[in-house]
Amino acid sequence: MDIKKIGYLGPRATFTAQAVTTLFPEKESKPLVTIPACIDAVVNGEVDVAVVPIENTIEGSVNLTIDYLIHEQPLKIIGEVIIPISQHLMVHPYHSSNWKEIEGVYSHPHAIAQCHKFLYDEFQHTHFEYTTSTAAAAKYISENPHQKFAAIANELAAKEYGLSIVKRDIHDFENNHTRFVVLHKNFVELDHVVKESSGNKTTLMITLPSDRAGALHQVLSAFAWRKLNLSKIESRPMKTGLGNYFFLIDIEQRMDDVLIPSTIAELEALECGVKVLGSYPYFRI
Ligand SMILES: O=C(O)C(=O)C[C@]1(C(=O)O)C=C[C@@H](O)C=C1
Repeated sequence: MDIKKIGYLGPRATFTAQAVTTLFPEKESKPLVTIPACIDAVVNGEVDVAVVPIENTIEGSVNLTIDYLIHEQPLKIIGEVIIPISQHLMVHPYHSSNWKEIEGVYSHPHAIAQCHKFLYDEFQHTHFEYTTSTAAAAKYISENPHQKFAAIANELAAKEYGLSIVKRDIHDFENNHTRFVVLHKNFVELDHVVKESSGNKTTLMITLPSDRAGALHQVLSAFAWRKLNLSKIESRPMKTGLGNYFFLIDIEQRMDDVLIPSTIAELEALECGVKVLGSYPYFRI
């Protein structure tokens, strides 16, 4: 499948932009303001695919991505890229000598959450402002040099927006990675990527029959006795009433002719709803 244009959570120099250049270094890309805008841009044909964050080691799922895909625009996952995340504190060069006196910290909610301990220890009396991305925070700080504010963002953003990094690697846990998904209208093969894939996954959305004792146990058994290795299971609200949840399950292999189709048939026989969200290669950087 020929990808010409990629939409991503912008502005320039977000972590999502890094994910895009890692996987598609030579493709044209378009920064968009929010995750829903990236997904809508694929639906409207403005871009061929979107790359958006879906999960972080420290903070967990990016709920906006999951919910928008499930409830609003059912795009397919055609690939995944996992990149290391280093969060840095940066200020306008005017404030690099007195950065400890900053009065506000701007960043994406996920980035602020990844640095929670650091912020609690160092800036307990500072207020936090959420932005649409880490790079949006860096851009805001560069455009407001007289305010004593800092941004949490990556090295690329510091360069792009002319900020000084005053404290490096402020994320609370060392092993910090984010998974990004590549979304397309259809189930298509992701080819012409520069990296060798690290493996394959299939993602299913499963709903349980209501009020059935042991239903989740039965679902998991269907995978277990076929020795299908699951790399993730997560529940999210259906948004239809308290206690109504769906499950997202990642299987560590591609859709095949036998094992996954027979699991789906077994789950449907148990009156579960099953939807395939994608079967795709992943790339660990
Ligand atoms: O703000 C960015 O730079 C993003 O790409 C978004 C995002 C996220 O939503 O999790 C991506 C990676 C980091 O975990 C922090 C923020």
